[in-house]
Amino acid sequence: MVDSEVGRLRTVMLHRPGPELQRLTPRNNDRLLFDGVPWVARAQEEHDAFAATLTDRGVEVLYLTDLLTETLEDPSARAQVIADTLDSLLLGDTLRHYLAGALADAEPAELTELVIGGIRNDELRGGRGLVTALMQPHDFLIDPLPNLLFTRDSSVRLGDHVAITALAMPARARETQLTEVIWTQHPRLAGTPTLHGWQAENLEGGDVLLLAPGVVAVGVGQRTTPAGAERLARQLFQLGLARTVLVAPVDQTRATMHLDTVMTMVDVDTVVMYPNIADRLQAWTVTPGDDHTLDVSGPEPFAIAAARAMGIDRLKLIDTGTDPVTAEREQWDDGNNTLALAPRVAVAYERNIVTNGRLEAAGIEVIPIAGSELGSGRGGPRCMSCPIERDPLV
Ligand SMILES: NC(=[NH2+])NCCC[C@H](N)C(=O)O
Repeated sequence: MVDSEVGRLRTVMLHRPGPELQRLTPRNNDRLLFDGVPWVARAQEEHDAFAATLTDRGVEVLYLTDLLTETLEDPSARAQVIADTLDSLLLGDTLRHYLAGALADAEPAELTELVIGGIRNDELRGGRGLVTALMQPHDFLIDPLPNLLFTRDSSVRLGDHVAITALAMPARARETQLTEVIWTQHPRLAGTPTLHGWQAENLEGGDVLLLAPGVVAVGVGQRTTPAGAERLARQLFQLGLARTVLVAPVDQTRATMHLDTVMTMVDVDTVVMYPNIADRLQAWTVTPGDDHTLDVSGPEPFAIAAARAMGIDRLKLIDTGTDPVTAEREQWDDGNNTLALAPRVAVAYERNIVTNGRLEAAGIEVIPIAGSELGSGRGGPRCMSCPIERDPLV
């Protein structure tokens, strides 16, 4: 159960970057949404240190690959994952038929590695035909999933439910087929009621912010579409998981791909927000209308709409500096993308010295982590973690 962004974090799902990162080259990194070619061993060290920071604070860390491998012990889960993975229009029947057999023969751990790490044309041991002859040796038959690292995007816990999201970029679309099978078929997580789903309108977890129990903010921009936000709002109301949804348009740029690139929560009534947008972030307020309709009002300044919906006098914004250049550099390096372990305790990338200094001056305990390599995927502590259990705020 997760009803806020700040209740004491008990259990989290992480993904330790693996062979899929080794696939990045200067030729494919843009398409695969990385801003460079990371040093994989160092990225793993940084990630291990991040995980250790969490376990030292009493947080249980579950790894996505372990959960997936355990799920794939079950034949129906295996069949589903194989069918979803091979449902690409690039493969053709000859190759699809061969790969279906090869994947069916793989042990669960091997299958996990193949569906996450991908398969290149020159790695194939059979199934050769027109398609493989005409594709380049280095072309992927199954794309690797380097952005699985950002587990917040591919599923979001909302109360006792979980939203399986629908990722907008083709390079990430397959991720939620895997989170769906984990949340619905893993022995420990099965039975968690789900909403949304990967076939639905685009919605990414980085855009979903649980401002307070019953109040959910959704960013709409490069990733989450207006229609994705509308479907989520309707479902949250029907299931009694929210009474107000605030929809905030964010600039459609790489730097601000998700709401959590410009704002995260560090206390029950406090956010750290990118100063260059603090004055112009707007929100539409959505509440349930009669007969499954939605009442929509706005737009108005985000902080005002949020305070009203949350039932507080004022949403506190931590001022992270007035120098727009430093603010822009630190926003790019995920300075605003913090992960709260409890009210006023947040994990942040160590490199964002000014932002972290301001957080500390505002009474927030900052737990710094290294992210020189992890950061090349453009995601911080909040993007890299999918909270599974937090202590409730109410
Ligand atoms: N919640 C986030 N801000 N996630 C960051 C995702 C970064 C990833 N490379 C992408 O472009 O999709």
